[in-house]
Amino acid sequence: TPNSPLSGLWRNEQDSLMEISALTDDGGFQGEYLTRVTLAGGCPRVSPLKGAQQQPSEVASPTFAFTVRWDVFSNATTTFAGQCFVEASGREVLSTMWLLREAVGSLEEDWKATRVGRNIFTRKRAPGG
Ligand SMILES: O=C1C=CC(=NNc2ccccc2C(=O)O)C=C1
Repeated sequence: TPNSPLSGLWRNEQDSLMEISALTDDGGFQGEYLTRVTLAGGCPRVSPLKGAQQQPSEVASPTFAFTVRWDVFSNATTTFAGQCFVEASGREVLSTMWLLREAVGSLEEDWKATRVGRNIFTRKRAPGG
């Protein structure tokens, strides 16, 4: 929808796919994440995501954050925080950093449970789109 740069289908460098819904009035959104990454060697599955973004009607290049609850078997979640940029070419880019939290067996192992990284999403065009 024109009022929300995040709505639609996105792809990242790992070729995962993310479908974001239309925005609600308070900047909320939900969606589905089809990961190409599997920690436990499982098959790629769709995981739910929920997030919030600044209103594109109020700011250019809105910031956003969302959390993906991965498949229960990996007992992990990843939260992405980032900003939507439109390049001079018109290409839209979601530039994010993420925190991946995996379950560990005890508090003593908590120190190694969270990873951080950067991730870029670009809109996935339908063929000829
Ligand atoms: O079961 C699991 C657990 C973790 C996962 N992390 N994916 C990510 C973490 C950071 C950035 C991109 C991705 C991705 O899947 O594209 C995926 C499936």
